[in-house]
Amino acid sequence: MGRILETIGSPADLKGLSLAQLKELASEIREELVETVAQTGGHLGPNLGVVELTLALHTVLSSPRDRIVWDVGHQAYVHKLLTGRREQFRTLRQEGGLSGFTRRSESPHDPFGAGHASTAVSAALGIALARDALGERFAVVAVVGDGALTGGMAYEGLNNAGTLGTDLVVILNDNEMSIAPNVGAIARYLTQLRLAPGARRAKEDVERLLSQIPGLGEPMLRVGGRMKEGLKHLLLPGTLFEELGFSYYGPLDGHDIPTLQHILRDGLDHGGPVLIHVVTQKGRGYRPAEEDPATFHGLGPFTPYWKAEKVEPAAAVERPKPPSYSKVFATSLIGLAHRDPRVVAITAAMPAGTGLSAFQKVFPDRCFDVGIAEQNAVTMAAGMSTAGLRPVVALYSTFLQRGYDQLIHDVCVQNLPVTFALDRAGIVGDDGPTHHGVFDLAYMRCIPNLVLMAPKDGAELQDMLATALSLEGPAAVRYPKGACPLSHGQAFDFEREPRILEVGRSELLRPGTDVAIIALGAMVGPALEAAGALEAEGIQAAVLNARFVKPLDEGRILDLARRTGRLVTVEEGVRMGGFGSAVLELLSDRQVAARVVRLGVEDRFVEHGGQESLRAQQGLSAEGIADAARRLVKVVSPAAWRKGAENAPS
Ligand SMILES: Cc1ncc(C[n+]2csc(CCOP(=O)(O)OP(=O)(O)O)c2C)c(N)n1
Ligand SMILES: CC(=O)[C@@H](O)[C@H](O)COP(=O)(O)O
Ligand SMILES: [Mg+2]
Repeated sequence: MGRILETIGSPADLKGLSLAQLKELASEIREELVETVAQTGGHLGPNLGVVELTLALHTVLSSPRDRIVWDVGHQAYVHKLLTGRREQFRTLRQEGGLSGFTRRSESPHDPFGAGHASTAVSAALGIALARDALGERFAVVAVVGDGALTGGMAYEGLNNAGTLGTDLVVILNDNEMSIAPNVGAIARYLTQLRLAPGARRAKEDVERLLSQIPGLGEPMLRVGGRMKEGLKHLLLPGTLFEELGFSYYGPLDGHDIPTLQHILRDGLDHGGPVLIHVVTQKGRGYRPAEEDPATFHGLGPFTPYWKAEKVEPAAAVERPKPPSYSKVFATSLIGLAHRDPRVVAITAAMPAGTGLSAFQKVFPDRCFDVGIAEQNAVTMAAGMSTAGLRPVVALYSTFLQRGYDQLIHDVCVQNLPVTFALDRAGIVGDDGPTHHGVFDLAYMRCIPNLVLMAPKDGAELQDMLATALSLEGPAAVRYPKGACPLSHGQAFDFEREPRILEVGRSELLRPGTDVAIIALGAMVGPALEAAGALEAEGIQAAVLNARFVKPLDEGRILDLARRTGRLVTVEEGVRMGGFGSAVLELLSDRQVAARVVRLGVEDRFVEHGGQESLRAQQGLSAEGIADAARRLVKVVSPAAWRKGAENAPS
């Protein structure tokens, strides 16, 4: 760790540093970012880009009294390093360690937590209004990326702030990138602003000139402010932000600390809603990240190039590598789109993560990146489906939460044939509670008309996608982050012909008389493993691959309940209201008595950490499932059960 960085315990320690020292500190921070993220994985590029901006903010403001609200929060690593979290920094995104996002519980310097995009302006506005209402005095600054500015909520905040007129600084961190290159008309507009800094300066020069004309210019600029606005508009159109009621500064070089400090002080002195447009370079200072900002937006552990040695490729032991669910999804969709020209794909700023960049290459005109605009994605798909297309909306499960009303109101009420491909469903690991896709089963299974499925492996994902596209109403397929399970030694068959599944039909994978394990999606593999272990102990466990959460395979589930009297349901989602709840409701509605243990995510937010470890903590592992089934078979009294577990059989 760098010499100056070691001396920074809080932002106050920055105040006495000279510009030369701040520059030195910036390069020490960059080194620390690369060294740490190389070990932990994380959002490297966004943070390398905001080093100078963060230093400028913390040298001008007095955090935590002054509030800095980072949009998404994935670019707050530098802020963490400067606000008393330097010593824990290497625990970033590790279980029990620092979060990869801002969190109120982590530090008083994080006034607002995040993880999802486009919330900062609204949150900062709320903080500013509370300040005014309580008669307090402090600065409030929201830092919003150009990608986040594609999200509708950002405009709702700007629209509101611009009329309320309270003191609020919004810093627009424009690096021309979302995760992928930024999209949309606003991105194009920001490019125009960036390309015309001379013109904007000219406008300010005119004002200055006018103010110097004795007796004439000054009154012209003063008349209720209106004449000044009018004159300015004659010379140059106002920026969009000015029209929204903000004073606009920029575009500025976001790596020039003195300029940033100067303009930030100016903006704070100016008062009212102020927008400072800074231009930064994503990945700045680490060559591979500068050259490939999309890959370095967020990545797993890697070897920094200065440490990479030339290694001879290992003697080729050809072992098939399991593909990710995202890759299987995209490849299947390409196949289906070749056959059906009505099939189109929609992503909300996640072409790489969802796998859709592969689809985009094959069908550039049939792939739509709408920006961070999940609501638009869902309703646009609904519109497309009314006019003859078969849209597939590929979203991360957690981000569909943004489009919930659109899912109900625009798609399901009208029973429209829109397919939802929900990636990252279940526990995602190191991104933590804002990103785990654990709510979708509960929030979707209560919506009429929607068919809801989860595949046990890649082949079933292929089948479910084909099935969804064959339906005349809405369907969702949810699958986890990571690789598909592969039968030992077998390569995944991308060319396989997908089968249309019978809607609402499960798959009995293993018979058994003592207990039935009814597993969903990625939990089927561990359930089979558990049944194998139980057999060695003389317990015969049936395993049912549920396939459908909605409609449920009622006949089979009731049959297993009657035969065994003991059910274990397993799902990678919240227990409350999820798949297991559906099974319980079925038993209750049909008055079939059985002991049921539901394995799933408990009623608390799951922290960040390793995916497998977090799953195991919720009992979502072969051992956890076997343990639940074993105790259900062996323990007769619910009281005895309660002594050993929270999940007493009901
Ligand atoms: C609602 C929502 N959708 C998608 C994402 C995934 N996501 C995280 S960061 C990001 C890009 C943000 O771009 P920008 O705001 O410009 O920040 P930068 O990384 O460029 O600094 C996206 C799409 C998210 N966090 N929240
Ligand atoms: C910050 C954010 O929301 C994304 O960058 C997210 O971290 C991506 O997750 P994956 O790495 O699973 O694509
Ligand atoms: Mg950006």
